[in-house]
Amino acid sequence: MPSRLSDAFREVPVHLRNKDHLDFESIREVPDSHTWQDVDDYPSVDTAAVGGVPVVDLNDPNAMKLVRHACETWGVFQIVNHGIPMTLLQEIEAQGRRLFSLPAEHKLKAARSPDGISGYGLARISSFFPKLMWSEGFTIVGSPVEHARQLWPDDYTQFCDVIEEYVKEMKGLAGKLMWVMLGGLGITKPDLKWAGPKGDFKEASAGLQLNSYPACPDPNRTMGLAAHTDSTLLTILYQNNTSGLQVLKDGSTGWITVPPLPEALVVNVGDLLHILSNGKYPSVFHRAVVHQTRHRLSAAYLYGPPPNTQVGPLEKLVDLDNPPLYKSVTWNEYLETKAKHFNEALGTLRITSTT
Ligand SMILES: C=C1C[C@]23C[C@@]1(O)CC[C@H]2[C@@]12CCC[C@@](C)(C(=O)O1)[C@H]2[C@@H]3C(=O)O
Ligand SMILES: O=C(O)CCC(=O)C(=O)O
Ligand SMILES: [Fe+2]
Repeated sequence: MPSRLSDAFREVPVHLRNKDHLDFESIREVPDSHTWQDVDDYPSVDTAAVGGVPVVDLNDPNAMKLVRHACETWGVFQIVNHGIPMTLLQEIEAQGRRLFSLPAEHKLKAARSPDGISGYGLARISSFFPKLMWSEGFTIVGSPVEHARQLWPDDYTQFCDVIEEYVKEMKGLAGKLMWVMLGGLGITKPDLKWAGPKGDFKEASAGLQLNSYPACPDPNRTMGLAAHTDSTLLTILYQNNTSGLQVLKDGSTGWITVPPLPEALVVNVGDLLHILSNGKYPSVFHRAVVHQTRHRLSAAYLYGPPPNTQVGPLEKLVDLDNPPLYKSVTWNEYLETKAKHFNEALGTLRITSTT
C-alpha cells in the first residue's frame, strides 16, 4: 500500500476538533474540511471480472479449504450459517441507529477522551490525514456502562444488554473461526498454547467499533473511513443493507466492493494473524466509502489475543525454507506501534533477511 495518504499530518489534536463534528443531517455540500483528493487512488474493479469476495457456508464440509483459499488470496470472506441470530444483528443495528441519531452535543457527552480508547468520536486514524472523514464512530473496549449512562441516564441498560449479548456471541464465533482459519494451515490446538487448555480462547481480548456513515451529497469527493488494515487477529463485520466496504485484493488493480448480503458477516484477516501465519494470510487493506442517499451502519468486532501474550510466526510454519518473517509482539505493543506508524506498523516488525 503506498504511504502517500498516510503521511502523518498532525495539526489540531483530534479531541479538540469538536468544531469538526459536522451536523451531517443538515449539510447540503461537502465542506473543504471533508474534501478528499485521492478517493480514486485506485480504480473501482468490476467484480464480474475478478469474481467477488468469497462467500463461505460454515456448514459446508469443505469450509476449511475454502476459508484457507480466501485467506491466502483475498484476506477477506463472507460467512453464512455462522450461528449469530438475525434478531441480534437487527438489535445491534437498531442500537447503533439510536446512538448516532442523538444530537451532536448529546453524543459528545460520551466523547472518547484524548488518551482513552472507548467512546464517541471521529475515526481515530483521522490524525494521519489532512482531511476529515464522513463518519462517526463509537468504540467499546470493556464495559460500555459509563458511556451509555452519559447518553441515556434513565435507560442505559437497553444499550448495554445488547452490546453484552453481541460481544458474547461474537467471541464464540471468533474462536471457532480461528480454528477454521488456522486449521487450513495444519495448525491444531496443541500448536497454540495461549488459546488455553480447551482451545476456547477464553483470555482473548476484543473491541467493538460501531461506525456510522451518513448519506452524503457528493460521495465521490469524500471518504467514509480511509484505507487501513486492522491490528487484530481477525475482524467480524456486520454491515447494514447499504454497500460501502471495499477491499484491495492482492494482485488486483483496484477497490472491490464487499456487497452486503442478508444474514452474512464479513471476516477479515488482521495484522496479528498476518504475523502468526508468517505472512501466509496477509491482512487486507480496506476502506469505507459513502452513499448519496443512504445512511450506512457497521459494527466491527475486533478480535485479538490476550493483551500481553507474545504473538510471532507459529513454529509449525517456520523452517529453513520458510524463515520467520516477523518479530514477536503483544497486542498491546502492536496497538501502540499502529497508533504511531499507522499503515507502516507491520513493516516495522519485518525481519530483513541477511543473505
Ligand atoms: C482494538 C482496537 C483496534 C482499533 C484500535 C482499538 O483499540 C479500538 C478501535 C479499532 C479501530 C477501528 C477502526 C479502524 C482502526 C484502525 C482504528 O483506528 O480504530 C481500528 C484499530 C486497529 O485495528 O488498529
Ligand atoms: O464500515 C466498514 O465497512 C469498515 C469498518 C472498519 O474497517 C473498521 O471499523 O475497522
Ligand atoms: Fe477496519
